[in-house]
Amino acid sequence: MDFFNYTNQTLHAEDVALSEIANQYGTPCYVYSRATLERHYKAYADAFASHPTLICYAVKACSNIAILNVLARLGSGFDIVSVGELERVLKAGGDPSKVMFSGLGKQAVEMRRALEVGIHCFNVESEAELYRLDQVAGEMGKIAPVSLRVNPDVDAKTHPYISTGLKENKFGIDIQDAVRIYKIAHELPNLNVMGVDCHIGSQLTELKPFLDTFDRLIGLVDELSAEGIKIKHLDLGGGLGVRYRDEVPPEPAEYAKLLLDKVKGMDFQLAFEPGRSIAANAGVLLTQVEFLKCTPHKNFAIIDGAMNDLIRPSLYGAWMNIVPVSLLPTPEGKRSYDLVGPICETGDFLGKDRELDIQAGDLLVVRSAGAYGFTMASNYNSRNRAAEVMVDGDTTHLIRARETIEHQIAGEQVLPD
Ligand SMILES: Cc1ncc(COP(=O)(O)O)c(C=O)c1O
Ligand SMILES: N[C@@H](CCCC[NH3+])C(=O)O
Repeated sequence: MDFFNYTNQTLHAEDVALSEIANQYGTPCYVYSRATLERHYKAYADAFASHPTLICYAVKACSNIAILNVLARLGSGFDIVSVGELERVLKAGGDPSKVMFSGLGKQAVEMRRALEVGIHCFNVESEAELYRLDQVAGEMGKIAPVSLRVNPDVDAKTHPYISTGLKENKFGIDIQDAVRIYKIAHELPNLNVMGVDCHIGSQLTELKPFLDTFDRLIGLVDELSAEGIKIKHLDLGGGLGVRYRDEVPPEPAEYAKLLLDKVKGMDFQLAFEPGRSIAANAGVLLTQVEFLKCTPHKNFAIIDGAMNDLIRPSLYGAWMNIVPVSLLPTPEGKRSYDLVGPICETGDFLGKDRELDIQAGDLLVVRSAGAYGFTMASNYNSRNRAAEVMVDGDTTHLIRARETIEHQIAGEQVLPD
């Protein structure tokens, strides 16, 4: 079931026409569907209901506090990679005892705050980080719960920029070296070894790499057990892909079916850190055509959304589906367009060679933009970041006001005379 549908030739988010949202809040604008977010979270929670499982939504995918709050109300935990994301989770009413702290460069100040609020676990990515965490915890008179993020050397078969589980990647601890480092963690006085963690990459469209990873990690869990180190949870990270074009990624239920078969009789908790599979298809970027520029070589639709709003096409060459809000024919007729933003970069495009029947002033929607959309937005060319709107049935909520130039320059200062 999709909550973005055409009714009366006009694309709606749940029960609200996107044209109404553009009128009320302007463009470019991110629009999220609450029902979709909830459905995606529940797909995980229901699929793994028969085994103790902690679903920690990866905040980096879409970190607006309204999004986090919707998920927190369903009981979601959160995977964070910075103290900024932690503060967002707390502000959104998230439960710190369900927070996993990932990331390979945690600062002492970030560790301190996470210990202060009592997070579930630190996913530690190097030996040096273990020593820092032990020291910070010791200074605070606390015991830090830790997992090691293990790099299992499994090919996630995804874009090289978002593949993270190969031994040449910067992430995690080489599985060959893991037992040695676990023993150190076990000996350090201010650490409590809780689990094994991994995250092999993003936008995976097959289950096999996850299952291979699980098998390797179970081998490690057994080795650790022989050393007297008992694991309480096994965190398989995020990474389940979504459909942008014609991919057929597995559903959480298929993932669960295969994994739950494997964990039968095992007494540790499972954990996951899904980002994209919860947020991507719950959001769209709404943008308006400023001008059409048709030349003998190429037709351009110059739109008010740009690479600073949504960088995935420019950064990864990602293909994102772009559709008109209105299906009514225009005097221009159907043509092939490159959809380009106003930024001074040739790489500033959201789509290329798209057959569309559009005219200046029309609204377009970039589908599947809820994950790694707004969170990767910037102020390049001093553009204000877009507004964010959440639709809930027939109601809209402005969950982040469009930035203003005052927001942008707050904190800047000219030199004194
Ligand atoms: C450590 C970690 N966990 C979870 C995620 C979320 O991944 P995804 O959005 O592919 O589910 C990421 C991003 O790839 C990550 O780096
Ligand atoms: N930002 C990436 C995914 C990286 C995931 C972060 N670990 C994307 O848009 O596809």
